[in-house]
Amino acid sequence: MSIVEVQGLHKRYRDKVAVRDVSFAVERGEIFGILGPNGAGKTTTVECVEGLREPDRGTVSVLGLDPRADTRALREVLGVQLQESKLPDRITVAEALHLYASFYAEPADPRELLEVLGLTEKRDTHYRKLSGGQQQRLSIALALIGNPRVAVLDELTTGLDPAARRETWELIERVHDRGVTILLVTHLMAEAERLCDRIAVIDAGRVLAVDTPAGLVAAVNDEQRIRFRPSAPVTEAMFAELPEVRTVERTGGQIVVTGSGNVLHAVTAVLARNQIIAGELRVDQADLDDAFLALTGRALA
Ligand SMILES: Nc1ncnc2c1ncn2[C@@H]1O[C@H](COP(=O)(O)OP(=O)(O)OP(=O)(O)O)[C@@H](O)[C@H]1O
Repeated sequence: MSIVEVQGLHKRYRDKVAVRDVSFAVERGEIFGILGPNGAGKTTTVECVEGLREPDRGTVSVLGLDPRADTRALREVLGVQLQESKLPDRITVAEALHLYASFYAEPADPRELLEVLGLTEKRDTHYRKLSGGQQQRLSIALALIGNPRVAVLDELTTGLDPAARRETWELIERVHDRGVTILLVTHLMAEAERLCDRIAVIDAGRVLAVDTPAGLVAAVNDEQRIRFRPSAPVTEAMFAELPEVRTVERTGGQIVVTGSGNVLHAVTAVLARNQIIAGELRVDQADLDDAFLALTGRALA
């Protein structure tokens, strides 16, 4: 059984359709990403998973529970990190954790969570005195205090500087290593690529593809571009006959070869056989940005 199953989900706000026929399944132990631009319908989708919104059509199940009907049971298995969650200014880190722990039948040990999240030294600090990264870590701790089997993390690194963002990513990996299945909402390509086992690409309320990051890239473009400056003259014909090669171009002193599969190995083998050194060798491959562009017709800002 999948941990989270969303089938034919549809949600509109007045005359605005936010989510159109969205389906996906999150398997046990995955970090599953929902990737899309602002307004794509990501938050609406996970709010339906959390039972905070009622779908107009479609079904949602979390560990076999209906989020709208089984709210109590859902709270024990699903941890929610709300987008830009704000706490009272004067609550301390430890107080917030103990307060949230009191909502659950079998909460996690707050001390252990503080340790895992690197907040032990901040346990007596008021919420407003925490840095953005520390506040974010606390909100993750609060999502995990109920010992959930699944955690929903929505735009958790938005507004963080690059160092705090990387720290948060490491943290998510640590949480994941503890066996928590994670549903991660993001509009950041790098975040999805780094963390997610599989990604649902969503745009204008629709799921355009669900695959691993590598699978998404391979589906749109397997082409590689190799550039180098040969140490001795080469002819285009040397490469043109290789089955992996699609095009060979010469621009000034530089040779540019495009192709797929093991094209890099094929080209460097020819160069080695001719005792030519490839100076300034560079290989460009399609990445998730290219995949997103191909799927949606535009770049993710
Ligand atoms: N409560 C609401 N009332 C009316 N329209 C809404 C409401 N919430 C969201 N919308 C609209 O529905 C669409 C999807 O919004 P949603 O917040 O689900 O997208 P998102 O992908 O999470 O974007 P963001 O990252 O900006 O939160 C947007 O066009 C948004 O303006």
